[in-house]
Amino acid sequence: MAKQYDVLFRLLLLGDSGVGKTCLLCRFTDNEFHPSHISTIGVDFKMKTLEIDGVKVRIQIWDTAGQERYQTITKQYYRRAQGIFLVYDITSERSFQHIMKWASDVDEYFCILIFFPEW
Ligand SMILES: Nc1nc2c(ncn2[C@@H]2O[C@H](COP(=O)(O)OP(=O)(O)OP(=O)(O)O)[C@@H](O)[C@H]2O)c(=O)[nH]1
Repeated sequence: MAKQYDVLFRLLLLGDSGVGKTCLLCRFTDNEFHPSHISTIGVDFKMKTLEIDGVKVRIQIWDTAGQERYQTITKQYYRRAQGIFLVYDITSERSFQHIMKWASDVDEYFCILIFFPEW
């Protein structure tokens, strides 16, 4: 059976509950939008394979719960990620201010941050 991809990247979505992490992921992987907010429990993931300059790149994106109560679970995924998106709601200043908190949590585990400016 032919190999389905050449390289694999594991990326993580972090940010407050309700900022739109799951929606962002659904749009990217399935080009769908679901208006209801069903809070992620723990961690979920979706994958997408892109072909870039003849290289099949599989992107595995982990969607974490923004709710505080799941943070013991979600922090376990920080180390395994090769990139992290810090997501905020452009209509919520509070969620933007919390980006600093998310970044400092990540800082303990991870050295490169990908800052996601707006959606
Ligand atoms: N207006 C608008 N609403 C959006 C957009 N993206 C997401 N939403 C709404 O924001 C709400 C929360 O979206 P989710 O993607 O479930 O949020 P989340 O960050 O995954 O939340 P948790 O799983 O609790 O961490 C939903 O009601 C969405 O419909 C957007 O681009 N525009």
